[in-house]
Amino acid sequence: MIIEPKYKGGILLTAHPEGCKKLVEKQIKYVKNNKSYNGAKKALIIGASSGYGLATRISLAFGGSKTDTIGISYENGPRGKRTGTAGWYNNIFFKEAAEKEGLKAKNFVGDAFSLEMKDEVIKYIKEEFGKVDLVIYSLASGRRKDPIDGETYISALKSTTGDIVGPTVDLKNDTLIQQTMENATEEDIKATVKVMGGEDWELWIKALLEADVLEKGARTFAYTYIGPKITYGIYKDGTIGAAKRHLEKTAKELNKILKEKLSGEAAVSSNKALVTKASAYIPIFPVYATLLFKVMKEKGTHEGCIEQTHRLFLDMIYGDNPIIDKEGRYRPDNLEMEEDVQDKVNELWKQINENNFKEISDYAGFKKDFLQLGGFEVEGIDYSKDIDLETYAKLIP
Ligand SMILES: NC(=O)c1ccc[n+]([C@@H]2O[C@H](COP(=O)([O-])OP(=O)(O)OC[C@H]3O[C@@H](n4cnc5c(N)ncnc54)[C@H](O)[C@@H]3O)[C@@H](O)[C@H]2O)c1
Repeated sequence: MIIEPKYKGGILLTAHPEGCKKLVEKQIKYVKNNKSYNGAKKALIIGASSGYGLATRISLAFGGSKTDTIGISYENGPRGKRTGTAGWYNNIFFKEAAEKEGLKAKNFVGDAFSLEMKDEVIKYIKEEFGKVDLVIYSLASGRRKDPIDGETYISALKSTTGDIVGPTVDLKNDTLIQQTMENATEEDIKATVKVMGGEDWELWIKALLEADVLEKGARTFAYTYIGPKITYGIYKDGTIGAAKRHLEKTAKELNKILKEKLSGEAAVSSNKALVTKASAYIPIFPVYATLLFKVMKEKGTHEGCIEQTHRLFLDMIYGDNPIIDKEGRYRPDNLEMEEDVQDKVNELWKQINENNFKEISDYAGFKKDFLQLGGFEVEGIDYSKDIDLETYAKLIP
């Protein structure tokens, strides 16, 4: 079958296995050609199949530490005419490359929020993998079934300060349109905190501690976004911001526990705004990203997932130059937050309209990143070639 990108709003519905493979290889090549660090021996990455989680796994395994990894994700393989998700293929190709170098790379595909998944992973660590010295929490999800009360919570990307009208990109028609981010109800806020807050991270760390599968000195990090003032309405002061505040509170609590029990550490890392499956879906956010990319590319400070994540581990988590703010958050987003960068973004934000957005923003770069989430627009791939999905369906992640 010929696989083409199909998308609805900010969601990509198809994935190209050969393109995904090439992009995983590209990330591996980037870290191999970069400076290395002495990092974790054995890591568990929750949300490992795309975006920041995948970049984390690649940096750890191929960036000099030769870390054995367990990756958890929620993805689908090809079935009938459905191509399967990009993360499904990323899992397969990461594992293939890691095993070629003699590393352990185990994939668990299923619901990380469930108690069953926690039990399965712990059993595997005990019986085959060995104690873990790093746990990364990089989940982004729209829903969560709470394993304790059995209720399913649906997160909402809404404002808490009244309806917000702003520009966004229509990726299908390559136009700039106006979008409204609605004001949240109390229910929306509660549900978003349930899904994207720290509750599940805490359940994971407590379960791992109780099962005695964390190494002495074990560290855990969860990813967050803070962003500049211009995005506060849609992010920091929105439902997602409420969830991230809960995540930060959880980090402080987990830090106390890990310090006391294992001389370990728990913290959040505030990462740069990038195009991922999760962020492309946030209303209005894409326009901020297109302007940010333009300014950072011109300044020469733009980073993608792998560059940002590798720097986080190399310089900060396992390096001598950590940037940690007064709240104890790691700040690899320092380059995004530079004053001159934000001044220019603000200036462009005032000017942007449907006639000039392709010139004054990096819309082309943003769209390419978006299509590459599904393995499209990758150099060297012949997209007119027939892909036999049956062959890919036989591969086990
Ligand atoms: N993209 C950005 O601009 C940005 C910036 C800063 C921080 N972050 C944060 O980084 C983290 C990761 O986000 P991302 O942007 O890399 O998103 P992503 O969509 O690329 O990755 C999300 C991961 O979570 C997994 N997942 C989702 N639901 C699951 C479930 N029920 N069980 C198991 N796995 C599940 C997916 O399979 C995938 O591996 C999030 O906390 C996000 O807020 C993102």
